[in-house]
Amino acid sequence: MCKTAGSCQGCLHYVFDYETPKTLVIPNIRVGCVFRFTQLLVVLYVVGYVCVVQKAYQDTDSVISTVTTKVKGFAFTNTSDIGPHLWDVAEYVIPPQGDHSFFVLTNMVVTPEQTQSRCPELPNPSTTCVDDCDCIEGHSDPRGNGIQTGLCENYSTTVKTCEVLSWCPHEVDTKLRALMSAAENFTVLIKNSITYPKFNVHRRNILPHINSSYLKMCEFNRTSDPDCPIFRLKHIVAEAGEDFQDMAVKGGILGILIDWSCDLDWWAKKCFPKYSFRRLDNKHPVNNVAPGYNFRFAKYYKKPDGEETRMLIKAFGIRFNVIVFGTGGKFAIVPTIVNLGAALSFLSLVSRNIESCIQKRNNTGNL
Ligand SMILES: Nc1ncnc2c1ncn2[C@@H]1O[C@H](COP(=O)(O)OP(=O)(O)OP(=O)(O)O)[C@@H](O)[C@H]1O
Repeated sequence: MCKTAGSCQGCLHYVFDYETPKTLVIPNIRVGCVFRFTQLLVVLYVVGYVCVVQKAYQDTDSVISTVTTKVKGFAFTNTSDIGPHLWDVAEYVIPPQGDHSFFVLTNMVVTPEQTQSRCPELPNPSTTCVDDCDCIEGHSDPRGNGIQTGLCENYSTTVKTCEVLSWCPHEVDTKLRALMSAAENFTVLIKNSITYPKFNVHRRNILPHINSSYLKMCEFNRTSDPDCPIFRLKHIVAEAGEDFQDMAVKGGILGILIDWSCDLDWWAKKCFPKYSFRRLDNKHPVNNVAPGYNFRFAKYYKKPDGEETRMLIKAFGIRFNVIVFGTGGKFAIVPTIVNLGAALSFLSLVSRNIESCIQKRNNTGNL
């Protein structure tokens, strides 16, 4: 009975007793210096890192963006396959409609005058044969050129291969050199519009001071003309640390990065895009197997006798990917209060920690 009454009283004290911290004045220069120094560190952290670097007083939003591109320039080639040929944008940009990713043809293997017929396969260990028994009618190898007819035919005077039903003659891509070396002087206009929906802020990379006559003659240069949205391809590749002619042979993927990280507060500087360039299909320095980027397409036409003929093009080139990213930040009261509260609690922690240190030292001294 007594026990229960005692514990009830204990509970009442626990709930209703008022507690207040006791202020302790320690007249000690060393302790005072440590206290002020730690306070200074906390203030520097809050002002320097939290406010200036992290801008923790801001609310943030991610960028939403749209990109269109337009390439211009001409190249002239004179090869045994297609003879003298002038290339303009309608031919070397594939597909012609430029969005955030566009491909510029820099090299090709052309196989003209292909018709649907029967011809011997290109020689390799799986296609060479001695007689018809080595070839299976109806068999097709995805790595080959067509469907076997079951016959073994002369590929050359010394080699026999299985005959296939396919587009003949077959493509031979052995020696490659950058055919369209003039592509390095092509230029690309990048139009990029962005929005920060939370703040209802809209911007574009064609800045307000740019007019049409300036756009007709400008070219991006990091130091002399950083606002111009027209880029020379050679310049892009060079800034990515690559050699254009080298990359043009086998192709590759290049990233055009547009950084729209912006401080949208009125006292901050204006919000401009920052361009940078990097190769995205990283070359392996030692094991450089299957390098670059290529694909095939064909141009179809009919001969006067009505036979369907095509020119097969194995296209090598550089695909440019425009990647837009960034975060916008603007002053907001909620993150400001939250971070200010955290900073103040840090300051109170400093004095508490010093107090408990001193108490521990005193206790050990007493012992
Ligand atoms: N790749 C590029 N290199 C250099 N200038 C370019 C390029 N693309 C566009 N321009 C120029 O930038 C300006 C704006 O291009 P936009 O495509 O909006 O207009 P356009 O009149 O349809 O261009 P155009 O008919 O000359 O292709 C034009 O003066 C255009 O000639």
